[in-house]
Amino acid sequence: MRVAIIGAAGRMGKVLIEAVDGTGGLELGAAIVEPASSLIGADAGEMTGIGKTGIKMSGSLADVKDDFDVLVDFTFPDLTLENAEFCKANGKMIVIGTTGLTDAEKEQLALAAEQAPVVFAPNMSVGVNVTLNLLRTAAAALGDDYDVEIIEAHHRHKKDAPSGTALRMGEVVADALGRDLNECAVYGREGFTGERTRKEIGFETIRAGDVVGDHTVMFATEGERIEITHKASSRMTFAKGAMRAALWLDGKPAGLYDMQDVLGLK
Ligand SMILES: NC(=O)C1=CN([C@@H]2O[C@H](COP(=O)(O)OP(=O)(O)OC[C@H]3O[C@@H](n4cnc5c(N)ncnc54)[C@H](OP(=O)(O)O)[C@@H]3O)[C@@H](O)[C@H]2O)C=CC1
Ligand SMILES: O=C(O)C1=N[C@H](C(=O)O)C[C@H](O)C1
Repeated sequence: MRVAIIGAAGRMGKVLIEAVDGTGGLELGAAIVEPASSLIGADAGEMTGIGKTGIKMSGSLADVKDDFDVLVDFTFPDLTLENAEFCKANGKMIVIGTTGLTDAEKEQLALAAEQAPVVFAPNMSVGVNVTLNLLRTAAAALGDDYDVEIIEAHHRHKKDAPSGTALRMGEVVADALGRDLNECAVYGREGFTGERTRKEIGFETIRAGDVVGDHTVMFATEGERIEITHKASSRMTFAKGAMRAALWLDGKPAGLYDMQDVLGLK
């Protein structure tokens, strides 16, 4: 299967190129960078440090249309939606790791997925996806007696908050507790907030240095608390998950899938 990486010069893009190189059954077909990038024409492998791949970086997805079967997209919401439309129109599969999409943008993506096979997940690591199942079990067993707080930390360059993973964790916990996250989420408290309401789910965000991605969900009541934590120490964990998703998509009908589908965790 030939893979195209868009956002190839980004933090994830570079690691994704390395991951394609190390995955049997996948080969790099194209690498796309920002249209004004000085890297256009440079070898994708040489940019990442894995050596010459023979794939020259392009500034346009349309220009490499015939060079790939599956697009891997870890970029930003507007571009991801454009790319999903492109994949729909051109019979391509797409793996999407981009976070920060609004509900309306997610609906737009779901529409595109009616005509293209799409894996869309805010976190492609096996560890986080197993953690989601642990959270579902913990929340269902602990019930409303335990306050839920979600704390996440990421590097100083991250643009969206809370992280897509933190929000997904909140959705899973809310669902297990019979709540709607849109109604019970409280983001970054400040000032004279009054006492905590029993059913709120709080989110706290840290942005600092080079943190790859830490997530903790705290369940606390009188007398005890449980903290379930996942810490990513390398972006390669996300990239390997994206490769699994690309291989898994081969031959799948159009539809919107997530990493729980890919990993058989549903
Ligand atoms: N699902 C998961 O497992 C994970 C998801 N993510 C998500 O992935 C996304 C990207 O993260 P990260 O790699 O850190 O971000 P970066 O900003 O490092 O990467 C995005 C890249 O896209 C490039 N770009 C901008 N416009 C275009 C264009 N038109 N065509 C091609 N490339 C373009 C940017 O170039 P320039 O900088 O020159 O504008 C940049 O290099 C985020 O939403 C993040 O939350 C991250 C890690 C794991
Ligand atoms: O931007 C990042 O870096 C990450 N983003 C994802 C998110 O928003 O959840 C996943 C990971 O934690 C790294």
